[in-house]
Amino acid sequence: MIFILLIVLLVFIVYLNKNFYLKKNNAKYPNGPLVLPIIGSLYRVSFKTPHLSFKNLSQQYGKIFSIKMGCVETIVINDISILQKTFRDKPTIFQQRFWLPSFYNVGEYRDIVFSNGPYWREIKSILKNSLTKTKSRSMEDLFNSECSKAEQYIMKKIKENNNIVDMMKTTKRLLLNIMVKFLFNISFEYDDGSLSKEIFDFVKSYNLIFEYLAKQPGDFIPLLRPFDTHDKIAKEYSNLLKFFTPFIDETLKNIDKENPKCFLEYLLIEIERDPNSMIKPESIPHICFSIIVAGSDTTGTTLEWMILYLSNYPNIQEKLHCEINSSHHPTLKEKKNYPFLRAVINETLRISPPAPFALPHICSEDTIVSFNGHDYFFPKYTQIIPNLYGANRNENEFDDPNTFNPDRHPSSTASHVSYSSGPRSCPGENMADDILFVVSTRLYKYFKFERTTNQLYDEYGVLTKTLTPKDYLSKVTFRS
Ligand code: HEM
Repeated sequence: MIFILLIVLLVFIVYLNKNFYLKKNNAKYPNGPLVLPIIGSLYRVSFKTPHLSFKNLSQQYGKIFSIKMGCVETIVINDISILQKTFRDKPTIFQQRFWLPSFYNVGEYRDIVFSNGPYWREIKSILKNSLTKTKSRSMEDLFNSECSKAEQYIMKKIKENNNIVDMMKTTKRLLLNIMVKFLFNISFEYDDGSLSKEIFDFVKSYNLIFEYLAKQPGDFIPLLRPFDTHDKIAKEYSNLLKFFTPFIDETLKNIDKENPKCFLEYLLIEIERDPNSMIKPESIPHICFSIIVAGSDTTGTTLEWMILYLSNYPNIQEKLHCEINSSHHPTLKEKKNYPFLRAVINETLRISPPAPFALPHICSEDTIVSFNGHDYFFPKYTQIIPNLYGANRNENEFDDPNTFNPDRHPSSTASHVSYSSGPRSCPGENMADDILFVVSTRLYKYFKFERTTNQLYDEYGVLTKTLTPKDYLSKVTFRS
């Protein structure tokens, strides 16, 4: 009897392992680890560091491999060229978001990040238009004024705390302020302003939502759905939306239709102008939330990583300081005159992409992806994970990929895919690059950042909402 059961189980396991038999024309379903009943190949994925698991699996199974995550058929892409070719050459097939059941609780698919179809196209195009290069450039004043507030805060902390400053907290706050100003034209003070409690509650709910989202076993294993806590996500999310209500009301009252001063005014004008618009007033808080989430933590984390690497490698920090330390302050128009700063930004984004595996896409039709003489079969409804971390650290593409080395970027071409690729790629890329440029030209001109210990700061980080450094403090000195 046991023998028969074992045979049945074995047959079942072979049946589950698509890579043994699934083909279309001559294209083969990508290889991957053994699939077990119920859990699939989840036994090969660390939930704390999935990006590292994917990277290790790609060394075993190739740049494109398959992995069944519980009940979800998944293909992971771990190479810059394959990723760009796949997402750009077949834009319509790969542009939809893969929906895990828990995603609905954040935005009800009315935001930008998780929505799909014509609604997503409409809102993404409005955001992109409001962020065209020229408009983003006109935000230079906004970035400079928020940055000068951050500098005053750093100076205050230098005096109060004997030069020891929590730069992680400071950059988080700076980016939250920039994004709120961009969305609502509202500015926050750093210390004890009347809005501090609201911001504190907002950040608390926002962190909790992401903690809960990471712990929904039913997303992958339907048998475990009773252990999901969607109600907690929904409750925190509705708390969080309250943060936006006063700003939205204020903007509605003072809207200047001829001369929109912030994204929300621009959005309201666009909706009113188009009688067929699919965006309803109830969707506005969801849209605002997704832009804040997508824009602030990613860009803030990149600044945190940059300070960490430049504290670990003081020679690189000095070389950067020399490039930007002139009496004339660099402006965005002069970006190309600062190749080393751009190389430092690109290298930081390459080695520590804030969104290490972006967000899942879905393959919406059976299709074949050809690369380097191999044809890979991507079946309809497969989840597609772009492993940006693995692609950016690919040994075949970069010498010594785990070492922070800005000199590897000799030209202005960005050699990383940290903003992903194709129609679903980051619409905030230019804005983020401009913020990183403006903030860095100021921080590394006026301040010197050092470690508070003799040991190098940890360069692996932890995965929370983004791939972020482990907490560190900085010794900050004002360069007179
Ligand atoms: C260093 C900074 C940033 C990085 C590394 C980054 C990276 C990314 C990545 C990897 C995605 C997912 C792409 C995909 O699914 O394939 C994304 C999506 C997105 N990002 Fe960014 N981002 C950054 C800054 C920003 C900023 C400043 C904004 C604000 C305007 C923004 C707005 C968005 C939005 C709205 C999406 C969703 C796009 C969609 O689903 O179609 N991001 N970003």
